[in-house]
Amino acid sequence: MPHEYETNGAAIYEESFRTIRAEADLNRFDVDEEPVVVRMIHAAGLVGLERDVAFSDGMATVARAALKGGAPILCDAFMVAEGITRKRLPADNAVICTLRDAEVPEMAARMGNTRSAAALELWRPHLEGALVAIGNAPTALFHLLNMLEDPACPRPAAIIGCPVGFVGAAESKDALMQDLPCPAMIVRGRLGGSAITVAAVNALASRAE
Ligand SMILES: C/C1=C2N=C(/C=C3N=C(/C(C)=C4\N[C@@](C)([C@@H]5N=C1[C@](C)(CCC(=O)O)[C@H]5CC(=O)O)[C@@](C)(CC(=O)O)[C@@H]4CCC(=O)O)[C@@](C)(CC(=O)O)[C@@H]\3CCC(=O)O)C(C)(C)[C@@H]/2CCC(=O)O
Repeated sequence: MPHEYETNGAAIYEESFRTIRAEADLNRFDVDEEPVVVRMIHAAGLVGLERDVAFSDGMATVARAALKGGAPILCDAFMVAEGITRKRLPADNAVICTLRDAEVPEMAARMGNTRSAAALELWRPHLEGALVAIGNAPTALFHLLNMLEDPACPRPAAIIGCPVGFVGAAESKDALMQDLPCPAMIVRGRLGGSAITVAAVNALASRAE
């Protein structure tokens, strides 16, 4: 007997979002934040994630406005950059990941840091008013915070800080919310990752669902 299953993509999404809204506790999020958290839960398959999501005041509103105004999206990993649905972007926004630029391995060796962190040095010309999406590398988030300690460093409009893992992830996100060099959003602790981060970007780029 062939297996029977839902084959309509729109129906699958609708049922998923209905399930999430029925099961997750989303009351503390405002209208700009709630669809972002729903999509992050959807990407992770994890109701309960909402407990660890923190937005600084107005972050989602600022990030949406930046995207509408044409802000580039700066990504730490290609997994993040590739996941962004181009047709959702409101202003044909540039999506930039410098991780594989030819000079990055040599820069990393010189800096004594990871390639993920070194690649951010190449963001400087694009950083002013950008939406930053860090979904993989804790060292990238730490390095960005160190860059932004210099008042002469251009300021992004907003930062999605969701690096994942066991070494530096929780600490880099706590440091982001403490420094708060611009509006920011995180998932506290070890949780994070490219899929969750992409989901946040895609939700910020779209109308409410
Ligand atoms: C220590 C690193 C961690 N990577 C994690 C998880 C995942 N990384 C994947 C892949 C394919 C990539 N990770 C790199 C970014 C690579 N990962 C690292 C680094 C060694 C250091 C980063 C850091 O600690 O901040 C980093 C290399 C570097 O020098 O910067 C990647 C560039 C490695 C490579 O392929 O060259 C690559 C990124 C590819 C891209 O551009 O998209 C995984 C898919 C794991 C795998 O391949 O098995 C996975 C994806 C997770 C996600 O959702 O994004 C951690 C867990 C973040 C870990 C850091 C913390 C820890 O606890 O270990």
